[in-house]
Amino acid sequence: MNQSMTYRDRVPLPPMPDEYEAGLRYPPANLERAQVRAGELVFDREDGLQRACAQGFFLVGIPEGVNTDPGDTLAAEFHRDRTGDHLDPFRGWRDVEIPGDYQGYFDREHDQWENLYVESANWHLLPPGVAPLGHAMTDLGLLVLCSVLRGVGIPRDAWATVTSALSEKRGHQMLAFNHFRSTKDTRGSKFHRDSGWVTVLRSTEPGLLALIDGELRSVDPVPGHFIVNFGSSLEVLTERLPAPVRANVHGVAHTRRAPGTPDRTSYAIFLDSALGGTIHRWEDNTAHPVQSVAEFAEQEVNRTYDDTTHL
Ligand SMILES: O=C(O)CCC(=O)C(=O)O
Ligand SMILES: [Fe+2]
Repeated sequence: MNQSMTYRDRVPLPPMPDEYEAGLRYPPANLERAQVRAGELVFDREDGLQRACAQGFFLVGIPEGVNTDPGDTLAAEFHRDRTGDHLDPFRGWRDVEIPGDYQGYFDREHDQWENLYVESANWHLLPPGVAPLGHAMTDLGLLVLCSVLRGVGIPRDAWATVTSALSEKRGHQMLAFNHFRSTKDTRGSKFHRDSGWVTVLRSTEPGLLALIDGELRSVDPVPGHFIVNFGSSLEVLTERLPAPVRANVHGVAHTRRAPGTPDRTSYAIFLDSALGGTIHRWEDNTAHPVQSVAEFAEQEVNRTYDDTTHL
Protein backbone atom coordinates (compact mmCIF):
# COMPACT_ATOMS: atom_id res chain seq x y z
CA MET A 1 0.00 0.00 0.00
CA ASN A 2 1.58 3.32 -0.98
CA GLN A 3 1.59 6.37 1.22
CA SER A 4 -1.29 8.13 -0.49
CA MET A 5 -3.60 5.16 0.15
CA THR A 6 -3.21 5.84 3.87
CA TYR A 7 -3.86 9.55 3.56
CA ARG A 8 -6.84 9.45 5.91
CA ASP A 9 -6.14 8.14 9.37
CA ARG A 10 -8.27 5.32 10.63
CA VAL A 11 -10.73 6.38 13.32
CA PRO A 12 -12.28 4.09 15.95
CA LEU A 13 -16.07 3.93 15.80
CA PRO A 14 -18.67 3.64 18.55
CA PRO A 15 -20.72 0.44 18.53
CA MET A 16 -23.85 0.80 16.39
CA PRO A 17 -26.84 0.74 18.76
CA ASP A 18 -30.08 -0.96 17.82
CA GLU A 19 -33.11 1.09 16.87
CA TYR A 20 -34.75 0.99 20.28
CA GLU A 21 -31.64 2.32 22.00
CA ALA A 22 -31.09 4.86 19.24
CA GLY A 23 -34.39 6.59 19.92
CA LEU A 24 -33.96 6.32 23.65
CA ARG A 25 -30.36 7.39 24.13
CA TYR A 26 -29.41 9.88 21.48
CA PRO A 27 -30.91 13.37 21.45
CA PRO A 28 -31.81 14.82 18.06
CA ALA A 29 -29.22 16.95 16.28
CA ASN A 30 -30.38 20.54 16.20
CA LEU A 31 -30.03 21.09 12.45
CA GLU A 32 -30.01 24.37 10.55
CA ARG A 33 -32.70 24.84 7.92
CA ALA A 34 -32.50 26.41 4.47
CA GLN A 35 -34.82 26.99 1.51
CA VAL A 36 -34.23 27.63 -2.17
CA ARG A 37 -35.50 31.13 -2.99
CA ALA A 38 -35.14 32.62 -6.48
CA GLY A 39 -32.36 30.13 -7.26
CA GLU A 40 -30.37 30.89 -4.09
CA LEU A 41 -29.84 28.85 -0.94
CA VAL A 42 -31.19 30.91 1.95
CA PHE A 43 -30.70 29.79 5.55
CA ASP A 44 -33.33 30.61 8.18
CA ARG A 45 -30.62 32.02 10.44
CA GLU A 46 -27.86 34.42 9.56
CA ASP A 47 -25.01 32.10 10.57
CA GLY A 48 -26.88 29.02 9.24
CA LEU A 49 -24.37 28.11 6.52
CA GLN A 50 -21.40 28.29 8.92
CA ARG A 51 -23.19 26.17 11.52
CA ALA A 52 -24.27 23.67 8.85
CA CYS A 53 -20.65 23.34 7.65
CA ALA A 54 -19.45 22.78 11.23
CA GLN A 55 -22.18 20.21 12.01
CA GLY A 56 -21.86 18.46 8.67
CA PHE A 57 -25.65 18.14 8.27
CA PHE A 58 -28.58 20.47 7.61
CA LEU A 59 -32.14 20.41 6.28
CA VAL A 60 -33.32 21.99 3.05
CA GLY A 61 -36.93 22.44 1.99
CA ILE A 62 -37.86 20.24 -0.98
CA PRO A 63 -38.20 22.80 -3.79
CA GLU A 64 -41.66 23.34 -5.26
CA GLY A 65 -42.44 21.08 -8.21
CA VAL A 66 -40.04 18.29 -7.18
CA ASN A 67 -41.94 14.99 -7.12
CA THR A 68 -40.37 12.46 -4.74
CA ASP A 69 -43.01 9.74 -5.35
CA PRO A 70 -41.14 7.84 -8.10
CA GLY A 71 -37.98 7.73 -5.94
CA ASP A 72 -39.96 6.63 -2.88
CA THR A 73 -41.50 3.80 -4.91
CA LEU A 74 -38.17 2.67 -6.37
CA ALA A 75 -36.56 2.64 -2.89
CA ALA A 76 -39.39 0.44 -1.60
CA GLU A 77 -39.57 -1.92 -4.57
CA PHE A 78 -36.14 -2.34 -6.25
CA HIS A 79 -35.23 -5.46 -4.29
CA ARG A 80 -38.49 -7.29 -5.02
CA ASP A 81 -39.18 -9.69 -7.88
CA ARG A 82 -41.50 -8.59 -10.69
CA THR A 83 -45.08 -9.80 -10.30
CA GLY A 84 -46.72 -8.64 -13.53
CA ASP A 85 -48.47 -5.52 -12.24
CA HIS A 86 -48.00 -1.76 -12.74
CA LEU A 87 -45.11 -1.64 -10.23
CA ASP A 88 -42.92 -3.96 -12.34
CA PRO A 89 -40.72 -1.12 -13.74
CA PHE A 90 -39.70 -0.41 -10.12
CA ARG A 91 -38.93 -4.08 -9.38
CA GLY A 92 -36.45 -6.74 -10.39
CA TRP A 93 -33.32 -4.55 -10.07
CA ARG A 94 -31.27 -7.26 -8.35
CA ASP A 95 -30.78 -8.89 -11.71
CA VAL A 96 -30.13 -5.84 -13.90
CA GLU A 97 -26.54 -5.23 -15.04
CA ILE A 98 -25.77 -1.51 -14.99
CA PRO A 99 -22.59 -0.49 -16.83
CA GLY A 100 -19.88 1.48 -14.97
CA ASP A 101 -17.92 1.41 -11.70
CA TYR A 102 -19.71 1.11 -8.33
CA GLN A 103 -23.11 0.66 -10.03
CA GLY A 104 -25.99 -1.76 -9.85
CA TYR A 105 -27.43 -3.85 -7.02
CA PHE A 106 -25.38 -4.53 -3.87
CA ASP A 107 -26.15 -6.88 -1.02
CA ARG A 108 -24.05 -5.65 1.93
CA GLU A 109 -22.95 -8.80 3.68
CA HIS A 110 -22.51 -7.33 7.18
CA ASP A 111 -25.55 -5.01 7.13
CA GLN A 112 -29.30 -4.90 6.75
CA TRP A 113 -28.40 -2.54 3.92
CA GLU A 114 -28.97 -3.36 0.26
CA ASN A 115 -28.54 -0.73 -2.43
CA LEU A 116 -29.17 0.14 -6.03
CA TYR A 117 -26.57 2.63 -7.34
CA VAL A 118 -27.11 4.30 -10.70
CA GLU A 119 -24.99 7.11 -12.20
CA SER A 120 -26.64 9.86 -14.28
CA ALA A 121 -25.47 8.42 -17.62
CA ASN A 122 -27.75 5.43 -16.85
CA TRP A 123 -30.81 7.19 -15.46
CA HIS A 124 -32.61 6.57 -18.76
CA LEU A 125 -32.82 2.93 -17.61
CA LEU A 126 -34.86 3.86 -14.51
CA PRO A 127 -38.67 3.94 -14.24
CA PRO A 128 -40.56 7.08 -15.32
CA GLY A 129 -40.13 10.12 -13.08
CA VAL A 130 -36.88 9.02 -11.40
CA ALA A 131 -34.46 10.80 -13.78
CA PRO A 132 -36.17 14.22 -13.38
CA LEU A 133 -36.01 13.73 -9.60
CA GLY A 134 -32.30 12.83 -9.87
CA HIS A 135 -31.64 16.00 -11.87
CA ALA A 136 -33.56 18.14 -9.36
CA MET A 137 -31.60 16.60 -6.44
CA THR A 138 -28.35 17.15 -8.39
CA ASP A 139 -29.17 20.82 -9.05
CA LEU A 140 -29.97 21.29 -5.38
CA GLY A 141 -26.72 19.60 -4.32
CA LEU A 142 -24.69 21.73 -6.74
CA LEU A 143 -26.35 24.85 -5.37
CA VAL A 144 -25.25 23.73 -1.90
CA LEU A 145 -21.72 22.99 -3.16
CA CYS A 146 -21.36 26.41 -4.79
CA SER A 147 -22.76 28.16 -1.68
CA VAL A 148 -20.22 26.35 0.50
CA LEU A 149 -17.24 27.01 -1.80
CA ARG A 150 -18.19 30.70 -1.85
CA GLY A 151 -18.77 30.68 1.92
CA VAL A 152 -15.33 29.24 2.75
CA GLY A 153 -13.67 31.76 0.44
CA ILE A 154 -12.45 29.64 -2.49
CA PRO A 155 -12.26 31.91 -5.55
CA ARG A 156 -14.74 31.13 -8.34
CA ASP A 157 -12.00 30.53 -10.91
CA ALA A 158 -10.57 27.66 -8.78
CA TRP A 159 -13.85 25.74 -8.32
CA ALA A 160 -13.51 23.61 -11.47
CA THR A 161 -9.94 22.61 -10.53
CA VAL A 162 -10.62 21.70 -6.90
CA THR A 163 -13.84 19.78 -7.68
CA SER A 164 -12.51 18.14 -10.89
CA ALA A 165 -15.27 20.10 -12.72
CA LEU A 166 -18.16 18.83 -10.56
CA SER A 167 -18.96 22.53 -9.94
CA GLU A 168 -19.65 22.75 -13.71
CA LYS A 169 -21.90 19.63 -13.48
CA ARG A 170 -19.27 17.39 -15.07
CA GLY A 171 -18.54 14.99 -12.20
CA HIS A 172 -20.36 11.89 -10.99
CA GLN A 173 -23.99 12.11 -9.98
CA MET A 174 -24.95 8.82 -8.35
CA LEU A 175 -28.50 7.99 -7.27
CA ALA A 176 -28.38 5.51 -4.39
CA PHE A 177 -31.50 3.66 -3.22
CA ASN A 178 -31.38 2.01 0.21
CA HIS A 179 -33.48 -0.77 1.70
CA PHE A 180 -32.85 -2.04 5.25
CA ARG A 181 -33.93 -5.66 5.71
CA SER A 182 -35.57 -5.82 9.12
CA THR A 183 -35.41 -9.64 9.09
CA LYS A 184 -31.59 -9.58 9.08
CA ASP A 185 -30.03 -9.57 12.54
CA THR A 186 -27.23 -7.04 11.90
CA ARG A 187 -26.58 -3.32 12.14
CA GLY A 188 -28.48 -1.20 9.56
CA SER A 189 -25.23 0.11 8.07
CA LYS A 190 -21.69 0.69 9.26
CA PHE A 191 -20.79 4.14 10.51
CA HIS A 192 -19.14 5.84 7.53
CA ARG A 193 -18.43 9.09 5.76
CA ASP A 194 -19.75 9.75 2.27
CA SER A 195 -16.71 10.08 0.01
CA GLY A 196 -17.77 12.89 -2.32
CA TRP A 197 -18.80 16.51 -1.88
CA VAL A 198 -22.48 16.84 -1.09
CA THR A 199 -25.16 14.22 -0.39
CA VAL A 200 -28.86 15.09 -0.66
CA LEU A 201 -30.84 12.44 1.23
CA ARG A 202 -34.53 11.64 1.07
CA SER A 203 -35.57 9.89 4.26
CA THR A 204 -38.94 9.71 5.93
CA GLU A 205 -37.98 7.71 8.98
CA PRO A 206 -35.65 7.97 11.97
CA GLY A 207 -32.74 5.56 12.29
CA LEU A 208 -29.88 7.72 11.03
CA LEU A 209 -27.27 8.55 13.70
CA ALA A 210 -24.32 10.93 13.33
CA LEU A 211 -21.25 11.81 15.36
CA ILE A 212 -21.48 15.59 15.72
CA ASP A 213 -18.85 17.33 17.86
CA GLY A 214 -17.93 13.91 19.24
CA GLU A 215 -21.49 13.10 20.39
CA LEU A 216 -23.86 10.61 18.79
CA ARG A 217 -27.07 12.36 17.70
CA SER A 218 -30.14 11.18 15.85
CA VAL A 219 -30.65 12.87 12.50
CA ASP A 220 -34.39 12.63 12.03
CA PRO A 221 -36.20 13.68 8.86
CA VAL A 222 -38.57 16.64 8.84
CA PRO A 223 -41.54 16.38 6.43
CA GLY A 224 -41.04 18.43 3.26
CA HIS A 225 -37.24 18.52 3.67
CA PHE A 226 -34.21 16.73 2.32
CA ILE A 227 -31.29 16.05 4.68
CA VAL A 228 -28.00 17.38 3.29
CA ASN A 229 -24.58 16.20 4.44
CA PHE A 230 -21.03 16.83 3.33
CA GLY A 231 -18.52 14.26 2.07
CA SER A 232 -14.83 13.60 2.59
CA SER A 233 -13.70 15.41 -0.58
CA LEU A 234 -15.04 18.67 0.84
CA GLU A 235 -13.57 17.93 4.28
CA VAL A 236 -10.10 17.33 2.81
CA LEU A 237 -10.36 20.48 0.65
CA THR A 238 -11.18 22.68 3.63
CA GLU A 239 -9.22 20.98 6.45
CA ARG A 240 -6.57 23.75 6.68
CA LEU A 241 -9.09 26.61 6.57
CA PRO A 242 -10.18 28.49 9.70
CA ALA A 243 -13.70 27.02 9.47
CA PRO A 244 -13.37 23.54 7.92
CA VAL A 245 -16.43 21.72 6.53
CA ARG A 246 -17.18 18.49 8.38
CA ALA A 247 -17.86 15.16 6.67
CA ASN A 248 -19.30 13.64 9.79
CA VAL A 249 -19.40 9.94 10.49
CA HIS A 250 -22.96 8.58 10.27
CA GLY A 251 -24.82 5.30 9.95
CA VAL A 252 -28.16 3.59 10.29
CA ALA A 253 -29.25 1.69 13.40
CA HIS A 254 -30.73 -1.81 13.23
CA THR A 255 -34.35 -1.59 12.06
CA ARG A 256 -36.95 -3.77 13.78
CA ARG A 257 -40.41 -4.24 12.34
CA ALA A 258 -43.71 -5.83 13.32
CA PRO A 259 -44.73 -8.38 10.67
CA GLY A 260 -46.47 -6.69 7.72
CA THR A 261 -44.93 -3.27 8.39
CA PRO A 262 -42.82 -1.92 5.50
CA ASP A 263 -39.05 -1.83 6.00
CA ARG A 264 -37.06 1.39 6.30
CA THR A 265 -35.98 2.84 2.94
CA SER A 266 -34.19 6.00 1.82
CA TYR A 267 -32.35 7.36 -1.20
CA ALA A 268 -29.70 9.93 -1.92
CA ILE A 269 -27.81 11.70 -4.65
CA PHE A 270 -24.06 11.52 -4.13
CA LEU A 271 -22.18 14.29 -5.90
CA ASP A 272 -18.65 13.03 -6.52
CA SER A 273 -15.66 14.00 -8.63
CA ALA A 274 -15.23 11.90 -11.78
CA LEU A 275 -12.88 8.96 -11.09
CA GLY A 276 -10.20 10.49 -13.36
CA GLY A 277 -9.97 13.60 -11.15
CA THR A 278 -7.77 14.67 -8.24
CA ILE A 279 -8.54 15.40 -4.57
CA HIS A 280 -7.15 18.77 -3.46
CA ARG A 281 -6.46 20.64 -0.25
CA TRP A 282 -6.80 24.44 -0.21
CA GLU A 283 -3.99 26.17 1.60
CA ASP A 284 -2.22 29.56 1.20
CA ASN A 285 -4.83 30.48 -1.40
CA THR A 286 -3.68 27.63 -3.63
CA ALA A 287 -5.04 24.21 -4.61
CA HIS A 288 -2.65 21.41 -3.55
CA PRO A 289 -3.16 17.96 -5.15
CA VAL A 290 -3.51 15.25 -2.48
CA GLN A 291 -4.52 11.96 -4.11
CA SER A 292 -6.27 10.62 -7.20
CA VAL A 293 -10.05 10.40 -6.89
CA ALA A 294 -9.90 6.73 -7.96
CA GLU A 295 -7.61 5.82 -5.02
CA PHE A 296 -9.45 8.00 -2.56
CA ALA A 297 -12.84 6.56 -3.55
CA GLU A 298 -11.54 2.98 -3.29
CA GLN A 299 -10.17 3.62 0.19
CA GLU A 300 -13.32 5.34 1.45
CA VAL A 301 -15.73 2.85 -0.13
CA ASN A 302 -13.87 -0.22 1.20
CA ARG A 303 -14.01 1.23 4.69
CA THR A 304 -17.77 1.78 4.42
CA TYR A 305 -18.88 -1.81 3.95
CA ASP A 306 -16.46 -3.96 5.97
CA ASP A 307 -17.23 -5.33 9.45
CA THR A 308 -14.37 -3.69 11.35
CA THR A 309 -14.94 -1.30 14.24
CA HIS A 310 -12.90 1.49 12.69
CA LEU A 311 -13.23 3.58 9.58
O1 LIG B 1 -30.64 5.91 5.13
C1 LIG B 1 -30.09 6.87 5.66
O2 LIG B 1 -30.69 7.60 6.47
C2 LIG B 1 -28.64 7.20 5.36
C3 LIG B 1 -28.02 6.39 4.25
C4 LIG B 1 -26.57 6.74 4.04
O3 LIG B 1 -25.87 7.17 4.92
C5 LIG B 1 -25.95 6.55 2.70
O4 LIG B 1 -26.65 6.11 1.78
O5 LIG B 1 -24.75 6.87 2.56
FE1 LIG C 1 -23.97 7.96 4.09
